[in-house]
Amino acid sequence: MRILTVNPGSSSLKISLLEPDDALHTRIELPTGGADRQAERVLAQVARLPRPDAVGVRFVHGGRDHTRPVLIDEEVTKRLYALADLAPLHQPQSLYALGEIRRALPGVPAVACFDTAFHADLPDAAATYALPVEWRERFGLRRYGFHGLSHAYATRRAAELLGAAPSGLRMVVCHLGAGASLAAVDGGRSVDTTMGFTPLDGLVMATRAGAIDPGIPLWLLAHGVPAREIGDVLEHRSGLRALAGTGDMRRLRARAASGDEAAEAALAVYHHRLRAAAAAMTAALGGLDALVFTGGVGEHDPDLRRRLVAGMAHLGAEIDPALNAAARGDALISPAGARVATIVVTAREDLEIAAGTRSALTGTAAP
Ligand SMILES: Nc1ncnc2c1ncn2[C@@H]1O[C@H](COP(=O)(O)OP(=O)(O)O)[C@@H](O)[C@H]1O
Ligand SMILES: CC(=O)OP(=O)(O)O
Ligand SMILES: [Mg+2]
Repeated sequence: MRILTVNPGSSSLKISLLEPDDALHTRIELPTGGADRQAERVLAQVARLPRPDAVGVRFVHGGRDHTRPVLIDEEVTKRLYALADLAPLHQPQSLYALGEIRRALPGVPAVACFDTAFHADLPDAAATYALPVEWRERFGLRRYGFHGLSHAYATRRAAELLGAAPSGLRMVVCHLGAGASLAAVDGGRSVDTTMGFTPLDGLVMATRAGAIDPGIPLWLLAHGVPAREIGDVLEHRSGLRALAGTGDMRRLRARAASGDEAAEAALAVYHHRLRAAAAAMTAALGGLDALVFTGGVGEHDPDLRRRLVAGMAHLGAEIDPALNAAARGDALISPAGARVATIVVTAREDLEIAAGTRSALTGTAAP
């Protein structure tokens, strides 16, 4: 089956057309953020590409109902709308893209593939919030975890590069893009992750603060800051953007290199949290065989990789500076014989979406 994949991220819209053998026919990437007109034009363009047999759309949140890819019918669409406010940077964009694609490609079946699916079997101890059971049941409060399409692909690909089966490996997968999360993956299964009920939790991100004391929004509410403003700040005006004026890691790097102190300080905060979270993931695994970097920042920022690996030296992580600097595409960057293998994997959520789409339509299990 030829599959069109649609991946709306918080800073980009990525579209791929994949041939039946997964060869990439076309790839379109568009920065997002108030550029709906442009998104509309790009999405309309897909009508001029060779007609796909199916469309796969990334939805970050599947809620309680969806833990595997699902053919989108009216019923499913309703449920996806109901989940929109759980991921305001993503879910509305996915629904918008779905609508435009349906208009451009009438009659082509569409499948929703979920970030949350990879984490659906988190152990109870990792998934459970210590909150009243009435709340947990009524509102579905639990750790869902996100970036699962990327974590799943990176897990498989890293094992492949190591010539090992995922079943024998304890990995920490670092998906570092505009949004960022870590997954502790034991034998191919997610056993802990830094994002929670929503994609606001965990690491410092481009425009999100990551984990903060839940007392902060409560205190702000009590002091007259409207809920809407709190939400807007936490989604759009926090993270690296709040600390240094830009959420774009490339720009931040350039500023830090030219001596900008706010940029340096922002990177220090980012790294502090990243290192602590990586250690927490390792603790959940009881040890570490492989550290995997993926996502726009993870793939392209050798200094960030060097700093995190240095922070994990006590666990046996080591980096080969030449391999790290030269890494393009998928690469092993630890020295031969290192106790922990460190690997860079190009994020291919499109391949994961295509596999999920085919499996939903043919009733076979996804890889
Ligand atoms: N060479 C680079 N060095 C550092 N960061 C980079 C580089 N290239 C891209 N990035 C960063 O990757 C991020 C985008 O990652 P991506 O995974 O595409 O995001 P998303 O899918 O969340 O929209 C941006 O912050 C961008 O600055
Ligand atoms: C879940 C999430 O934050 O995704 P992205 O990194 O694509 O914005
Ligand atoms: Mg992304």
